[in-house]
Amino acid sequence: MAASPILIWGAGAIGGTLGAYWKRAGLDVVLVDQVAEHVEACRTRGLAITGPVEEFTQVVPALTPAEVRGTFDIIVLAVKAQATEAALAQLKPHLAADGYVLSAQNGLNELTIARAVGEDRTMGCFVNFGADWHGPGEILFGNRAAVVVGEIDGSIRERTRAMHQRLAIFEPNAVLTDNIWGYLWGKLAYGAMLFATALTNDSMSENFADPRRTIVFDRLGREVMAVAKARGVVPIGFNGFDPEVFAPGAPPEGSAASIAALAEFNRHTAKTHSGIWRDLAVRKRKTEVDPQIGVIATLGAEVGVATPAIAKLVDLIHAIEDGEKPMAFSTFQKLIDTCAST
Ligand SMILES: NC(=O)C1=CN([C@@H]2O[C@H](COP(=O)(O)OP(=O)(O)OC[C@H]3O[C@@H](n4cnc5c(N)ncnc54)[C@H](OP(=O)(O)O)[C@@H]3O)[C@@H](O)[C@H]2O)C=CC1
Ligand SMILES: CC(C)(CO)C(=O)C(=O)O
Repeated sequence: MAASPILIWGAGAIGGTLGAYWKRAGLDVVLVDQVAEHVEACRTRGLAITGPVEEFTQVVPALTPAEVRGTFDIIVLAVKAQATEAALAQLKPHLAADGYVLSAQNGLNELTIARAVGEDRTMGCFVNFGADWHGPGEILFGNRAAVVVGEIDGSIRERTRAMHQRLAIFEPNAVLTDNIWGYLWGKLAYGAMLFATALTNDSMSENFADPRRTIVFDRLGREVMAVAKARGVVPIGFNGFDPEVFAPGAPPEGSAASIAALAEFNRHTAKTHSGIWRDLAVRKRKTEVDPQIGVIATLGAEVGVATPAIAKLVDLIHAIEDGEKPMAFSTFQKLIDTCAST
């Protein structure tokens, strides 16, 4: 057990769910969030976790960033990727000299965190469970899924094992890995597909099950895996996503089976749409597209791998964010056209 409370910086869908489970299990946890009404709800009437996995309400100590005092051994970062740098600037003075930040986010945030606080004060994490923030003190926990922890240098230390045990309180099948980058790149490939599902209002499962869209999911998976392989990453699969079938030269039957498995996996969640869709359709705000997906094109260019489908997808998401294109199949069709012609 850490000597100081664990801070969870960003107490929305992911951070809030984790915090409620940890607090219920007796861990010393403090949530930090910039939404003052949410902070007030969590520390007074409690954080209500709803949905098919489990329903309970848990009071959790919570602060706004301005209220945080002192230093902490463990800070779990769970803001959207585009908020990472600003959150790091706020939390850095509160991180103990021998403490660390754990990224419970999508994308390669560990690179940004390591630049800000140092490689040794950064721990990697991959989360694939589904949750939605519904309002102050209200989170839908839609489905259980993979949770993985590992050091960014591949070592396994006492602190990594201790964090793995904490994560197992939340997800009994949590994995301790020496290849966290393999999981993070796998999620980047799946994440690119999730961005494509957000081009329409159809559910994730409906998207993956539509044969007209298979060409897009196949191409996105292959582009990300080609970049990963060229960068020496050995990607790892999870929850229906099989990286090997998207590897350069792999036959189409394998990727079709993995896309069907993703349709099946997502048929069983109360979180029917991705967080990206929720940002666009419900929250009406910008998505994580640049730090999460745009970065793949940049990393691909560095190793000579072209990523035309990724580039088109980024453009289409920007067009929706800017109100220039609808969330509709006509927008998805533009990506199909790019994949068919390149
Ligand atoms: N939701 C899901 O099912 C999954 C999400 N992820 C990933 O997890 C990460 C977190 O996503 P999610 O939990 O859904 O996001 P949410 O928007 O639900 O939660 C993030 C919270 O952090 C707050 N916040 C933003 N900046 C700061 C700051 N500087 N200091 C304190 N609080 C801040 C946000 O406030 P505000 O709303 O005002 O910005 C919000 O309340 C993302 O990278 C996402 O892609 C991964 C797997 C599944
Ligand atoms: C769909 C999900 C929950 C992964 O399973 C996700 O990562 C997201 O909503 O962005």
